[in-house]
Amino acid sequence: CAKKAKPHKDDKKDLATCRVLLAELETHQDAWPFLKPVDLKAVPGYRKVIKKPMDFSTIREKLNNSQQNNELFLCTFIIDVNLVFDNCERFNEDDSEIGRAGHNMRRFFDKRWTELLQ
Ligand SMILES: Cn1cc(C(=O)NCCN)ccc1=O
Repeated sequence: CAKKAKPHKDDKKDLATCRVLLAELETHQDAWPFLKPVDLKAVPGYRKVIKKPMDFSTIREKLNNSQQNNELFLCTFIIDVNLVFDNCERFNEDDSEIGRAGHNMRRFFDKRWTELLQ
């Protein structure tokens, strides 16, 4: 995704920008299904259907452990956030509470990351 993203000049601030963007995701009113890992014991079928679970708290952990000098962190961040929304679409009906929350969050993310990172 580094290639796809317009090579914008100042990638020094990208880690800080990812943290800002993640904070906006976490405080969004529709973020509640995505804040913590899905409880694999409480949600029947989730473990079988979703091969790579992801959630905002896990992304925050990964960001906290990532080094600015490892330039892959930006791609990893974008891929992980999209994984949250792709998992949600796979497991939930579009016309459901969680399904709608996922679509709303993806729309919000796409807009904000374009504004902040491209
Ligand atoms: C993202 N997602 C979340 C849940 C869930 O139950 N989250 C707990 C909310 N308190 C179930 C399915 C799913 O795809």
